Amino acid sequence: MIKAIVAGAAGRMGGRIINIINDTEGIELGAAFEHPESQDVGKDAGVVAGIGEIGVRIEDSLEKVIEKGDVIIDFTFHEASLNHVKIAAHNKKPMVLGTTGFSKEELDEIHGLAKENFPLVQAYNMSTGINLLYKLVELTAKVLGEGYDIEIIEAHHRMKKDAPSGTAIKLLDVASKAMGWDTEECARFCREGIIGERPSKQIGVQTIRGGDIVGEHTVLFAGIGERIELTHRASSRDTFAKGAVRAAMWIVGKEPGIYDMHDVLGLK
Ligand SMILES: NC(=O)C1=CN([C@@H]2O[C@H](COP(=O)(O)OP(=O)(O)OC[C@H]3O[C@@H](n4cnc5c(N)ncnc54)[C@H](OP(=O)(O)O)[C@@H]3O)[C@@H](O)[C@H]2O)C=CC1
Ligand SMILES: O=C(O)C1=N[C@H](C(=O)O)C[C@H](O)C1
Repeated sequence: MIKAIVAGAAGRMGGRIINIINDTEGIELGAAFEHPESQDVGKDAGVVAGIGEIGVRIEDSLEKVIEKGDVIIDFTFHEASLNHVKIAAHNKKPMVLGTTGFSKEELDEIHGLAKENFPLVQAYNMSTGINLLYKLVELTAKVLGEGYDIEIIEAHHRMKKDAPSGTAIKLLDVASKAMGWDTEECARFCREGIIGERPSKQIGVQTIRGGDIVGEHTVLFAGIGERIELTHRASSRDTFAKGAVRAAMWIVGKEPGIYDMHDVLGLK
């Protein structure tokens, strides 16, 4: 039986992950934690997640619970996750990291630590559908080529802290690489004023925030006389939580290094 440690246990994703662990054979909740100021510290993790008492108390740090699990699942905040990665590296503990909003420096540090010390599944989107979308975007960009303008549109709930979404950044990476373009040079994150004609070697990334939108991503290929729109809509966080739990069961026992959902889903 694999025991999971859930970071951010009282968060939107933390709660759904605890629900999915509870419904999945072969994995159980070993521990759960929040930050020390959280009003949920000391409460039963199952009660907070809406499944009733499970006898696992929400603790106030990863250090306190690191020995209680075989794998850490972290969907929190970039600064917190970086700290959790350092603890995982020190303890050689496998980790599934879903947090978004990292700076380039933070990402470099995370990847450096994982390469040497522990196996890490890192993915900005753990749904099966989005990981298929990456493949479809790569194929579409390669087939259509430069005559089609590429725009990425992402929409999320009003509580989301980072923009653009991690998934939009990954879609930009996939599309730019498929076109053979430098990702940073071709990215255009917002437009305003007299912007002039659109250059063809450009990928626009547009952000929408509102209400309770779970997560929507469209990659638009606009040509002359036709356009193709590839859209993924998540209507439940369980699609991400199921991916995270699957990744947690997969990563235990792997060699140190960086893995993604294509590894987990066997899409490589
Ligand atoms: N990869 C994927 O498939 C997905 C990724 N995400 C990403 O996951 C992250 C979390 O999203 P979401 O669940 O909606 O956000 P929430 O804010 O609902 O949850 C994050 C939780 O982590 C807690 N937290 C903050 N700091 C710490 C810390 N130091 N130690 C322990 N817990 C901490 C927060 O507490 P408090 O609220 O008190 O600050 C909160 O309860 C985001 O970066 C989001 O983009 C989301 C969905 C899918
Ligand atoms: O914050 C969210 O909610 C989500 N974040 C991820 C991202 O930034 O790509 C994935 C998903 O769309 C939900």
